[in-house]
Amino acid sequence: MSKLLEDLAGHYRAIIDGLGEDTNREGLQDTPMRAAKAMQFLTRGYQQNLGDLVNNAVFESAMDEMVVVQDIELYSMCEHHILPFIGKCHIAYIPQGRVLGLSKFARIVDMYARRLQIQENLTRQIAEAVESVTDAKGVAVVIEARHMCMMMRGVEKQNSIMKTSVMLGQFRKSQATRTEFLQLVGNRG
Ligand SMILES: Nc1nc2c(ncn2[C@@H]2O[C@H](COP(=O)(O)OP(=O)(O)OP(=O)(O)O)[C@@H](O)[C@H]2O)c(=O)[nH]1
Ligand SMILES: [Zn+2]
Repeated sequence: MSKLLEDLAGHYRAIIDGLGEDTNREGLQDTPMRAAKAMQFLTRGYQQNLGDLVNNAVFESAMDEMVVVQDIELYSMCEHHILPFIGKCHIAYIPQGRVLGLSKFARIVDMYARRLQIQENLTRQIAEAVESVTDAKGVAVVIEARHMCMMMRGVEKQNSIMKTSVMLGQFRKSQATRTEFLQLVGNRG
């Protein structure tokens, strides 16, 4: 068992104790370690880096039209309350000589989502990562998510969705390109 995990479990034990619960009762005995492992999983993006993740899965291609990968599931944790926000991410890019392996878009989303985040920064980090590994003419990222900190507590709004977008290169310069992308990801049944 790693020192990090032991420490984290100790902190969870203190939290459970602080809630007035009995950490020795049967149902809670293994909870500090379980919770520590779960939290380590939910923030495993800190252990990853872009180079290893892409693993050279960038291929030469003459493709120079918009490529869209949409509805990538996203699970992240808000940095204000350490509560989940959950939604979908849509990514588009316009290659210029190099395309990225399809699975790598989802891996990039996960690497940044599995950290403590705010949605705006997450959106930008994904866009800049795709731009840096593909050297694309343009990159667009949209995230639509529901925040548990707004649903389970605080203002307790169950239906509000936060939408963020970051447009780089051609998507920023050209209204037509932006519109084409937004129509593609917006018009879904
Ligand atoms: N912009 C942005 N805000 C977020 C995100 N996640 C959570 N928040 C907001 O961060 C803010 C923190 O505000 P505070 O007033 O310091 O915290 P609070 O008292 O817990 O706020 P309430 O949620 O209004 O009860 C809240 O308005 C949250 O809704 C995010 O991804 N992006
Ligand atoms: Zn929050």
